[in-house]
Amino acid sequence: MTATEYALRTDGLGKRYRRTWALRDCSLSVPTGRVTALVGPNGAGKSTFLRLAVGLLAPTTGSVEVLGESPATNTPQVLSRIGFLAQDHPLYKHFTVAELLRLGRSCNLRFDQGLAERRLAQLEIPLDRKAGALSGGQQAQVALALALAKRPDLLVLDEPMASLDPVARLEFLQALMGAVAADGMTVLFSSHVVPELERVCDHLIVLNHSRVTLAGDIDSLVDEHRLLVGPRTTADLDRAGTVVEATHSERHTTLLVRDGGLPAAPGWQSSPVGLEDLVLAYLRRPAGTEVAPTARTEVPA
Ligand SMILES: Nc1ncnc2c1ncn2[C@@H]1O[C@H](COP(=O)(O)OP(=O)(O)OP(=O)(O)O)[C@@H](O)[C@H]1O
Repeated sequence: MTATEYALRTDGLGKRYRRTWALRDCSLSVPTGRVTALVGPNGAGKSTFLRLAVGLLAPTTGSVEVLGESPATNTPQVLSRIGFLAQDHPLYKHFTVAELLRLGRSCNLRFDQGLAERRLAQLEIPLDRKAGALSGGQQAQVALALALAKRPDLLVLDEPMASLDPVARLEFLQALMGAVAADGMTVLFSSHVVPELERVCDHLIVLNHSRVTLAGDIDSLVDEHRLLVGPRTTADLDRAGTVVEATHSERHTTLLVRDGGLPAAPGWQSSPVGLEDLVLAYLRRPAGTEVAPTARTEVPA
């Protein structure tokens, strides 16, 4: 991959807070011009990863490169190309929306005030209203309008929809996707909610227990995995690929496998797996278990 093909690249990236590793051995690339979802349970290390990516934290190990430079250099040139929306989209609650726009313009090299005003007018959010008097969904939209007005090349959002109801979530996602389609920027956002991701993302990173357990293009990842159902077994199976997860009922064994064909043993059937089931299987894996391909596969009991 060349420097222009990825917006963000990490190599052996790790962050430790005292004795707690929040992120370990993270080596991956986020492709340019795509929407990447960062998924993981509470405490998986998502915020840590995003804060390292925008230069708000310094790595304990390894390196991170954003748009060809280290975000830790904090030069105005790099920072003006990165938009960051922190968890719970913090705004100065005593400022009116108009004052927030003025602040955005004075702090950013290339701030498109007209763009922000047009977005807010479409959403019927009054400029003279104090941020603290807006609903949670409106505050999220104001924060998004401020971030988009920077016209960033990379927009990083930390659980932007966590506090929004389903209607506000949909409006937020539509606003985001509209902006991506218009500007072609790279978006990286963290989320707990897997079902929404397939509609809006083309790339996925799964973090669990402070480590990356799955990363890649969503279409390829879905294609590479299969659900195999056959007679109950805990024996080794030929051609079953790498078992990500095995579940057993009284009579059947169900395997979620990566890069695997049907086992040679009789009575097995193969079917595609949906993105949500795929992600959940990786999230259910215990800490310290790597998914490494093998030709002959032991089926966990
Ligand atoms: N400032 C800090 N000091 C000490 N430990 C921290 C600090 N920030 C995060 N951690 C720890 O690092 C780990 C990862 O936290 P992080 O906030 O990155 O997870 P997360 O995936 O964003 O979680 P959530 O979904 O709950 O926001 C957790 O164990 C957390 O307790």
